[in-house]
Amino acid sequence: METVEFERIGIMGAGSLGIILGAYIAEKRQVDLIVSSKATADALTTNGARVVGKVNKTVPVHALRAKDMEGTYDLFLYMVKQTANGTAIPQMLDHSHDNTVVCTLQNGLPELAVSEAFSQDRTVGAPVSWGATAIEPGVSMLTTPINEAYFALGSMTPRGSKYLPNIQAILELMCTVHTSDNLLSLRWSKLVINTVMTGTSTAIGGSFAKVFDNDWALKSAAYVGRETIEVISASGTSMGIGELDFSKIFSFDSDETISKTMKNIYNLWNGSRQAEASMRQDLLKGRKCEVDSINGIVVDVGKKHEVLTPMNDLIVDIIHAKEAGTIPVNASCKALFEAKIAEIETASKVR
Ligand SMILES: NC(=O)C1=CN([C@@H]2O[C@H](COP(=O)(O)OP(=O)(O)OC[C@H]3O[C@@H](n4cnc5c(N)ncnc54)[C@H](OP(=O)(O)O)[C@@H]3O)[C@@H](O)[C@H]2O)C=CC1
Ligand SMILES: CC(C)(CO)C(=O)C(=O)O
Repeated sequence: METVEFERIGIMGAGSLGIILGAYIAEKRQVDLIVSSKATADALTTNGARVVGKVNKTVPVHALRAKDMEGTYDLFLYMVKQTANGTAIPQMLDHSHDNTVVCTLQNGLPELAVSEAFSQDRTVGAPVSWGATAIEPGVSMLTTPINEAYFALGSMTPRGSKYLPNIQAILELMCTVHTSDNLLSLRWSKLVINTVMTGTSTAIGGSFAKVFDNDWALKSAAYVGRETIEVISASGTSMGIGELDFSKIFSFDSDETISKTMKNIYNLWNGSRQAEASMRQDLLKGRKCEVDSINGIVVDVGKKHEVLTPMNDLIVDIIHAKEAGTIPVNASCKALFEAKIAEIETASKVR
């Protein structure tokens, strides 16, 4: 199969994730870390990319602001929040040539916006399994053990698959990469993780640990997952045969089976219990977050296919209220979750 080499690589967005991936790549080859603010560019240039948490390393890097980019890049590893797509995608386009490829590592279904600018053949997706928390400009905490971290990689079209081997080799400078010819299935699998863990922990106002340490929160997370699976199934998306059978994990219909699902959630993600979800990190900084691209997608697709999504609806409403400042960011909203659980259980007779 024809493969494509990438000489000039830019990490577009060197925040929580980009600092860490940038540090691993820069140890071995050329990569530019592209950010928005002067403070971040200066910190990275002066101190290097600093990784703390599950791994400790500091690596000298070449960093710059997006507005200072020159020439064109062969590959962008795209790690800006979807809320900044309106600025960042045109900036990448201004520094692209006809064969530039964008690999988006964002959450949600981000290929839609990227491919509108770059074409489907030149858009590749790599959902990220690991968590990271920005500590200060240039410093990020890896919250997933490195031996559990992986990327899932796929192209939007069969023609785009020629880019995968070399992108895989670049991402493998950090950790395992699983490839698949069903990117949509990879995306929805990651959306299950995000709706369950990112959405629930952000809505209850804490790290992943707060979900594991409260039965009502863990139960809410189980309902979020079941709704997400029902929406995926109604939309006709095949989940493929991955390592984790989410359809099985999140299907329950009795007290006994929901307890199993709750235990599974704990066993799967307790290793990342210190993770502060990326949406929560935005709320803590007083920013809007990606909820409309995460739990909001489940709500929208659910409406289209007439699947009820009461727990995802609640999470979207709470997170929007936290963005607007009408609910404090750290509030647990326990009473709202308990009322929703009671409502769902009355309706479905799950007790
Ligand atoms: N954090 C996590 O644990 C995970 C996050 N994700 C996803 O990855 C994506 C990135 O998340 P995360 O790393 O947390 O995000 P952060 O908010 O921590 O970092 C975003 C980075 O993008 C930079 N940026 C903003 N606008 C531009 C622009 N126009 N041009 C160039 N750079 C820009 C910011 O620069 P500056 O620093 O100067 O403001 C910052 O460095 C999101 O879609 C998220 O959902 C996926 C898995 C895990
Ligand atoms: C769940 C996690 C931490 C990745 O595993 C993530 O994607 C996020 O918080 O946005």
